Amino acid sequence: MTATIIDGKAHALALRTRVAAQVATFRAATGRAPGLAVVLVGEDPASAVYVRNKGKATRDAGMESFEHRLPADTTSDVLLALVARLNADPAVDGILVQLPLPAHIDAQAVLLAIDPDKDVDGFHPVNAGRLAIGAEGFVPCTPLGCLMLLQDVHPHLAGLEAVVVGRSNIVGKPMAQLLLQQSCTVTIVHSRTRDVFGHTRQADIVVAAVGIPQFIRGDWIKPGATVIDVGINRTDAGLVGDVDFAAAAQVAGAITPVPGGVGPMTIACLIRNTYVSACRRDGVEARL
Ligand SMILES: NC(=O)C1=CN([C@@H]2O[C@H](COP(=O)(O)OP(=O)(O)OC[C@H]3O[C@@H](n4cnc5c(N)ncnc54)[C@H](OP(=O)(O)O)[C@@H]3O)[C@@H](O)[C@H]2O)C=CC1
Ligand SMILES: Nc1nc(=O)c2c([nH]1)NC[C@@H]1CN(c3ccc(C(=O)N[C@@H](CCC(=O)O)C(=O)O)cc3)C=[N+]21
Repeated sequence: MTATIIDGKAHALALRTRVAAQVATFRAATGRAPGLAVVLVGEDPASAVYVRNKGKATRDAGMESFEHRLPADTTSDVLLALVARLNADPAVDGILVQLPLPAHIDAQAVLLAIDPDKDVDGFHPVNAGRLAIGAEGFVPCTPLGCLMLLQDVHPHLAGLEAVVVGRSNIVGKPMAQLLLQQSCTVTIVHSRTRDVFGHTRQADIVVAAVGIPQFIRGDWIKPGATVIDVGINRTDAGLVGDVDFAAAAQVAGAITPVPGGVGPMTIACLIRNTYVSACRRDGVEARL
């Protein structure tokens, strides 16, 4: 069997185009553009590329991008003061503080300082809690993008066996919450799991968010299963995912590539969340 390749780039472009059309309507109705503030501390080259791409995607959607670049030795107090200013700025609908932050800054304290109703990353504990109880909030962009790709393959997710590999607060845990909300039977495996492939081999859906290049082998996948590869690993061989793509594509029913899979969806979902935030803040209905 050869898997269908899930074209994340095309899905992301379609979502961004839909959002851009709705942003035009929003601007006509309210007389203002939705705004996203992105904060980058330090000069990590990969982070700088992401921030640039986010800014471009924001402007392409007809929204305003406010970019704040701070030196690597910025203190927590200075960063918290900037967050407070962005919380109070009516032109800002979404705030994203690019992670990772330098080690001398308490990242949790910074995430906690962001107004949950501007937290388009969905990283604030209030939004994690809202997701856990099924209340309206912001869902982290990467798992939300993964869910959208999955729903395209499986219009009915209910009852499917899903295994999420990884339990981080920004990918694995919210991914598991979303799949549970869709009535999948969800298993989370992690570095202390005794038999990772014993679990993945049973799964209709495998979401890999491990951070180890090509960790998931072809024979860990059940024939016909759907594989979502969240991994972004820079190696000598270039950008690779957490799945051995060539081998898994021989077994899976559908699989996301890296690059061109989940990554572009993350940015599209950030644009979506920012539009939704602007609608909520102005009391107009979000249409997507
Ligand atoms: N495409 C995108 O938009 C994004 C991609 N990423 C990428 O996704 C990947 C995961 O990111 P993130 O969740 O932040 O990473 P973390 O490092 O925070 O989490 C990795 C998880 O994998 C688990 N793990 C590590 N080793 C093993 C093992 N041998 N067997 C089973 N589980 C293991 C860890 O377990 P434990 O908890 O026990 O340590 C942990 O839960 C990375 O490659 C990252 O670059 C991340 C964000 C966005
Ligand atoms: N506050 C915060 N929010 C984030 O959402 C966040 C973050 N910090 N820190 C870093 C991670 C990582 N992340 C990616 C976004 C897009 C691609 C992406 O577009 N990837 C392209 C390839 C890009 C390339 O070539 O590097 C692709 O997979 O096709 C990847 C990874 C968001 N993150």
